[in-house]
Amino acid sequence: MTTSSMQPGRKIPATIVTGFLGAGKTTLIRNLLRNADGRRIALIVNEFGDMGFDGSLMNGCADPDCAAEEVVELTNGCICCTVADDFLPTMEMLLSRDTPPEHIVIETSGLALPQPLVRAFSWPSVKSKVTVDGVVTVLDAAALAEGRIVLDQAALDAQRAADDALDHESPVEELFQDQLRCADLVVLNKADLVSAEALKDVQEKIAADVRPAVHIVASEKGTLPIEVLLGRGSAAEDDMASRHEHHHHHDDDHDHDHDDDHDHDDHHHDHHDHHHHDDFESHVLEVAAFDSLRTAEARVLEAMALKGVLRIKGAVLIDGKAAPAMVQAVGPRVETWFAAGAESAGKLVVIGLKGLDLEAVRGLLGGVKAAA
Ligand SMILES: Nc1nc2c(ncn2[C@@H]2O[C@H](COP(=O)(O)OP(=O)(O)OP(=O)(O)O)[C@@H](O)[C@H]2O)c(=O)[nH]1
Repeated sequence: MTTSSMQPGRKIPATIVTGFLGAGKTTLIRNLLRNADGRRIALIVNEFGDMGFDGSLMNGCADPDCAAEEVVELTNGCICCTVADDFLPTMEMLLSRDTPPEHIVIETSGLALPQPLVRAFSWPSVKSKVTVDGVVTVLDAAALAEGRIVLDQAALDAQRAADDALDHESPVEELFQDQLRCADLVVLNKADLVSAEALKDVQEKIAADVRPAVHIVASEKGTLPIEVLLGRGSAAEDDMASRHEHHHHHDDDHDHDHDDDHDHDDHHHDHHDHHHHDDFESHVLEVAAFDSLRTAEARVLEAMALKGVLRIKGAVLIDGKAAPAMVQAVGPRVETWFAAGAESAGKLVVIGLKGLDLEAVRGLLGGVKAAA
């Protein structure tokens, strides 16, 4: 049926897919779209401070089974910081269509907080027409099993005990917990990379951080039945109190009031200001051709090992090869494959903690920083 979304009084469900850098959000969404079974799904994609790589991967995949009616990329910055400028107009545009989508899927940047985005669904122009169907938080089970995203709890406790200031978690840890706390469904992805015991272990640790009755499901490559991902009917926008997030305050902002005072960051319009994401930085490097795929992989792996580097992705040129090689690096894993027709070959996006050693990254990847 394609008319369900137009029944009077029925709101269009929107699923928010969140999760840390490289957890597998894009992979999960591609799988979902392939199994959409004729549903008209609109996809809104947001990336952190780069050139919208995932959007171009989505569009460029030319997958005949891809069911996305429409892919909209938000490019003004992080979705949770540009709600008013970018996200709401996009939603209004989608909703004003003669045939509005039946379902909306929103992929947030790996560094976005879901809470400000969910709150945006309470804005009058959106609230009457759309409801949050569910917040799906995708986790990298392999990274978690290695203790890469949740800092070692003992180290954290020691650090906290050593100082009475409360604000001691790393930005990565805080984001991670906020993404978990907001979840209606947690997907423990990359299950293929960990043993059953390790998976169970991670699952038990995560269970302490999610709200009651939130399901945690394992997946490989985000392959889950569409019925599991969509149709949860959580109406998260009406339930923000239980999804409370950390206060991401800055030195000049010690406002410890509750949610309602705290979310008006949306009204800062400085394009260079990543608000809660001041702790992270992202660079687009223009890189020269590598002599072989093997060299490219080795260099990227070395760059990933540099302090503060969290994610590298893009497309590079290889001597003697017509097709560019796609590069996807998360933690100690680098994936590469040749992809004819890939856009923006010769560029890598590097995302990491503020202060990462860009010179060292450039040294390894041979990159020249692309003009902004
Ligand atoms: N082994 C394995 N690799 C996976 C799985 N899911 C995703 N990957 C790989 O992990 C990398 C990151 O996947 P993406 O889907 O791009 O992750 P993302 O969360 O969209 O990444 P960002 O947009 O950078 O935050 C890619 O190289 C994927 O192929 C999985 O279940 N198993």
